[in-house]
Amino acid sequence: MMTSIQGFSTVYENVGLYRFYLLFRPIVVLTAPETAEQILKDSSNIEKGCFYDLLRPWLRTGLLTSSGPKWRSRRKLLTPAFHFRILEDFMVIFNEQSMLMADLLARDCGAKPIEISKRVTKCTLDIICETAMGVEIKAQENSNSSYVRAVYSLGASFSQRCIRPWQWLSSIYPLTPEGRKYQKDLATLHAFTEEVINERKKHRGEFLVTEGPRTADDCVIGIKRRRAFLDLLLARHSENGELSLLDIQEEVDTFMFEGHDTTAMGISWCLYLIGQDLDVQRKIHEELDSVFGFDRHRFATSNDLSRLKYLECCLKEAQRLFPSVPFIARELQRDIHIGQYTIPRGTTCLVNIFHIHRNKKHFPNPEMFDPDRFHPENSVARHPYAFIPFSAGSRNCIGQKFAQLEEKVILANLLRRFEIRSMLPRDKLLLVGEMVVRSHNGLMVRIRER
Ligand code: HEM
Repeated sequence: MMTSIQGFSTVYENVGLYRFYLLFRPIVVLTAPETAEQILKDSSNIEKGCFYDLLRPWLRTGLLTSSGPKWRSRRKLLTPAFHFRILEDFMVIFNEQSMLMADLLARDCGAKPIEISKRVTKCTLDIICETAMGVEIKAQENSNSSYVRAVYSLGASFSQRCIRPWQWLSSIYPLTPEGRKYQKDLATLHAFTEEVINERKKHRGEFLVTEGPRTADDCVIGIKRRRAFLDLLLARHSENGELSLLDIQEEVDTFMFEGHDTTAMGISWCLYLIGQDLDVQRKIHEELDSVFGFDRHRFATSNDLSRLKYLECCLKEAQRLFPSVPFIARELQRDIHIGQYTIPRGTTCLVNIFHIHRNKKHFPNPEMFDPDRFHPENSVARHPYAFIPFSAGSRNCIGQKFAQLEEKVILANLLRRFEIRSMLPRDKLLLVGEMVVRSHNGLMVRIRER
């Protein structure tokens, strides 16, 4: 499906949109920054398309899948949880987990090639569990936990289901072997998050009684243990009952879903591309050495990160070529006019981020990995919707800053310590557009300590 959509997007590139039917449902694909802008900037178009219904059993109506007034009030309520001051506290977790990944890589690398995206995914899963729920699941050291297996398996089932319309009927799917497995994984996953929430709530209560800060924020900030997103949500729950425990669970599940595969693939693609271009890699090493000297183990600070300008360009260029989320969908709430076309209310529009990022007008020689495109002086005149890895408009990614910090810390901590060589050339990659863009034949790299 990914290949066909990309193929037609190239054919209709100049028009900026085209229509196809999925069963009897018309889908309009937007293939250019100018046409995507018309949909994304319109704040009345915040309803998600039919594909997101498949996520409802898992995420219920958390921020990603909710709509209308519920989405608006949740977005307002959750936005402060991503404030810079709060994200800053997560730096220590980003550092600890990426240093652990580096130690494990140093142990295993030798002459043997490594599939890098699996390693990175375990690291980002550890990070999201600790930051979202305050739980250490140690996926990097023990990927046999039933929770980790359920997360992987649900992700795979969802991707399969998206491209198999015959599995869409929610009354029939649970009766199929795939559907039964899906239900079992779902039960494991929900039981885990529910237990974590109850435990965390219990301890938070004990803390209030014994140590006594009285406002919700004081409580969260004053505690000795590390606070997680969950603590902020529980504070809302006990302060004024704005969020029920079930509301909290759907948001925690949403962060878990949105917040680890996306960052893992962002980092993995960046490492893959850097491993292909030794000139770029040399420049990154020079920049890292100028910031950290020869210290390979000191934790990266926000100040360090702000000095890693070239690394940031590389990360953006990798997100351009391999955006973690290749498509997003909107179901139109009113007719939209784009040039000579009217797209009627009720139509599902797919914004093809993968193709938009390859627009020749905005990115000449689009297949080339060229981080210099993102130097500020080369970016000023670019169309604001030409580069949209985190989507754009009012329904953009709430976790964007979290993701950018996490990705930069992990890349800085790995590349300070290692040289990396990618084994597969670009034309041998078998791309698949699942929930995120992956390489079906993996991202094999060789790693050597510097
Ligand atoms: C490189 C990493 C990431 C990328 C590329 C990414 C991309 C996106 C995109 C494209 C959307 C829009 C989805 C849509 O309209 O259907 C989105 C939404 C969202 N993302 Fe991210 N994301 C990333 C990381 C994260 C992280 C780390 C979190 C949480 C910790 C997160 C939480 C969310 C949530 C909750 C939404 C729904 C927002 C709403 O509808 O108001 N994302 N993300």
